[in-house]
Amino acid sequence: MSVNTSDYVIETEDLCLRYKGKLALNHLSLRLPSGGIHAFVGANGAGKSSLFRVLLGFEPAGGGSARVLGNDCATLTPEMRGRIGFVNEEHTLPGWMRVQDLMRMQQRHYEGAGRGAANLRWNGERYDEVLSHFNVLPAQRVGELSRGERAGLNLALALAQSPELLILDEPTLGLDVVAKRAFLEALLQSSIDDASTIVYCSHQMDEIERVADNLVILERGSLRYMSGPDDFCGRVQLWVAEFPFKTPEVRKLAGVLQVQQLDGLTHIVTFDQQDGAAFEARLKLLGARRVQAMPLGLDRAVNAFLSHGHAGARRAA
Ligand SMILES: Nc1ncnc2c1ncn2[C@@H]1O[C@H](COP(=O)(O)OP(=O)(O)OP(=O)(O)O)[C@@H](O)[C@H]1O
Repeated sequence: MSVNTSDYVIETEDLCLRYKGKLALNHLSLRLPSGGIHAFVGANGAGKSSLFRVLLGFEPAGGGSARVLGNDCATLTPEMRGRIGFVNEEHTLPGWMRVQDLMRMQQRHYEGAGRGAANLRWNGERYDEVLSHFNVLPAQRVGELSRGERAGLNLALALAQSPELLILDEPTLGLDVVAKRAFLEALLQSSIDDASTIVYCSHQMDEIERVADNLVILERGSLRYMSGPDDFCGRVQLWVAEFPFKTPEVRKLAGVLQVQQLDGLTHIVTFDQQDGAAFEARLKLLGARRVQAMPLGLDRAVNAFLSHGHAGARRAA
């Protein structure tokens, strides 16, 4: 049996993936420590799902390396795969099967595999607990379930595998607020109780703000930023300035991510503007009558960060 020698649950080095001339992963180097909930964000097409496909061994890397739980993703054995749970937005489960039969089939698979592999263990209590948040009857066919119920079943099946690593690709897409809350609670509980590492991608910052320990921002297939969400928000700041005459060109000032005109005021979002007093003085020198600094929530902070990248890409094109 292979031994996990890495301290990182996921480790990529110069990872590339190309689809018909399109670079989905661009020399991506990333190290995720084990434990906690890691949220991946990025614009559409940033490479989040592509990365997950390589990590799960569904797609071979076009260059560089990718390791998961200390093992090369290109050569994952069934036992290694059994240590990784995966939930995607489509919740692809066999529609013709009854919920109870699907559960028993998965349980048998895990208990059977567990005879040869001490790491695999079916957690029936967790399955019941997660599914209790959703109105699913054991005798129902999977195809009859609502989208949210299917998401709950998929999560219950994934968490009952007690995976060391759980990868979720936009799992809450289309869920109502109640189902979403139940889903996130189950995730948090599993991260605490099972010490699972959860890797999660979403465009919904309110969820990430609630559950994530680590924020990973991808941009055009590369790692753009990684830290705790609070640290990230602490580095992004909003400045509201009133320019009584013509608004000067502030976009080019160092650290400026985004400039917007709202209700006659200039909203400037900056990143890593260490010397706030100097920045304020600069704005005043440029003609600002009043300047006010304020913190930003994760949603607006990430939005400004990503739109800065978009603008840079457009300029480069
Ligand atoms: N099968 C494919 N064939 C060709 N191009 C692909 C394929 N799958 C993905 N791509 C391209 O690779 C890039 C990365 O796609 P990916 O699905 O990984 O992005 P994403 O970050 O998950 O996006 P989203 O947030 O929109 O789901 C995109 O430019 C996409 O068009």
